[in-house]
Amino acid sequence: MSLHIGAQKGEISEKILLPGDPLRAKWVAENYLDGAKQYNSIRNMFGYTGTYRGERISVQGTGMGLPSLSIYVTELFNEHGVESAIRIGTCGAIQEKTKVGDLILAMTASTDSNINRRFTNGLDFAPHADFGLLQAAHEASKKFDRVHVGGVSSMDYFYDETDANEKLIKHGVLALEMEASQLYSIAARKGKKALAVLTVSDHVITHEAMDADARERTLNDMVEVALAALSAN
Ligand SMILES: O=P(O)(O)O[C@H]1O[C@H](CO)[C@@H](O)[C@H]1O
Ligand SMILES: O=c1cc[nH]c(=O)[nH]1
Repeated sequence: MSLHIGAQKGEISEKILLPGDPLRAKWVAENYLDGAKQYNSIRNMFGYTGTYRGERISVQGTGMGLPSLSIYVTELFNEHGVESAIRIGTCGAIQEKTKVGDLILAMTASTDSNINRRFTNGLDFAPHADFGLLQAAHEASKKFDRVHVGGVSSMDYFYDETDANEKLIKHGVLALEMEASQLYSIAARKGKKALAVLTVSDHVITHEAMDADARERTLNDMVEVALAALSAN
């Protein structure tokens, strides 16, 4: 058991899915994992382990924002033996070509947060996905029409009132979310594998948003791709 995760030794698989929303963790456990057992309810940040096609897989909520994710991911890597972690999250598109309902495989995750510079003495570090997980996710996503592989940016602000988006659009960043950069950075420091598979839930520039049907269908696609990538690695 660690400070924020009430699992006993061995209760968490070395392969894990990481949604921001703890209720998405519950939904994944109920719909994708056989024999899922809940191992965490501290702060209602639910975590479960079950089997997917015969293999043990866990799913753990991480909360919103880089600091919250960093707490859960650090404990999972340091104290619960996790080796491969895939974030399954929503994001807001910022390019014309990224549409609501699309899937994004985040090859890199920039950030406006200062959180990494504490570890690098101010140097820039380029947080990136594990190539094996990315390749497997790309393979698994080929059956879906609208998939992008590229950079996202993990932002401190959800309601950003600055001109940051314009600069990110110019650099080809596909979408905004709030955690992947920290997942990739912690994984790099600890020699673990990480990836973020994201569903575009809204468009930050056009304000288009997903309806309930689309949300369910595309969240299913995202989970299917992430589970296939975890199984292959
Ligand atoms: O859907 P999740 O995984 O929570 O991810 C996105 O949604 C939240 C904001 O609404 C942030 O956590 C952002 O990264
Ligand atoms: O962080 C996020 C997540 C979804 N949509 C956004 O605009 N931002």
